[in-house]
Amino acid sequence: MTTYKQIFEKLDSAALIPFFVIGDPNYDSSLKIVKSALDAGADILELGIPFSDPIADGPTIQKANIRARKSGMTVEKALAFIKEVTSHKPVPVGLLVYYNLIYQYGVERFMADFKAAGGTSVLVADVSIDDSEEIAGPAQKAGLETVFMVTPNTPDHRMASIASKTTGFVYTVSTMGVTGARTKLSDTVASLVERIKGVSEVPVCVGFGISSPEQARRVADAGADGVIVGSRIVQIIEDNADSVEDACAGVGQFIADVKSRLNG
Ligand SMILES: O=P(O)(O)OC[C@@H](O)[C@@H](O)c1c[nH]c2ccccc12
Repeated sequence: MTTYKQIFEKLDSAALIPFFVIGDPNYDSSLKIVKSALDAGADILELGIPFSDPIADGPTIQKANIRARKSGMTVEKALAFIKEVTSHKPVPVGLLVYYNLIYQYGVERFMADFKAAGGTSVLVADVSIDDSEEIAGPAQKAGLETVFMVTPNTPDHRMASIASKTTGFVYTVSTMGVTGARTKLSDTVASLVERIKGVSEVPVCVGFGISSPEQARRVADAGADGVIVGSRIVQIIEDNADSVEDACAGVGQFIADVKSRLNG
């Protein structure tokens, strides 16, 4: 397994972390698309298991969840998918999941099976830090890293407590609201990263609303260790629904563009 720390230490710039809904638009196409992102230079993957009620997600990712579920994705198939990805390339995989799915599966069993598939960390979108033990305990027992979220309205004392429970990276939500591409990056990103860095040594990755190479670069310049891009990439998949080759090319080109802006 490759850990986040190994990646962050190796890179001169911020890590590029694309997000995909597993099985969007179907298992085989999704696998090809994710592989093309890796081949184009993605450093870490954030993969989401499709869910019927993704409450933290805006329309673009909601639609991806619907496509993937329609094609027959299940938790078991998602785990098989992760195993295929990590066998293609030893890349850290952070999972994005809603609690109901892992509760149904059995939390401890899920963590063990995700780890066996080559997984690195689990972020449960709808479990707050107050209930974090339900996740952190079983995750650490399975040998997984923990990722928790902070938002622009998280007070300092809470930020320190969130960071202390985090072993992987703090997921910094750049702006209030749901996931979705935005034309303007929130002005508060830099101060938010600075606030977390002030209370903890744990790596900081920023997501929500980052949709262009330029925005990614600004987040990196603000001191982030990683930049997470979801909806912008998921939109490329939707726009190329007729051709998986075009979707792979489009996603690969976007990843390469962001990478070169981060490096140059
Ligand atoms: O889509 P955006 O705005 O680029 O944001 C990243 C986001 O997609 C990804 O990290 C994510 C998808 N679903 C989530 C639910 C909660 C937290 C984070 C996520």
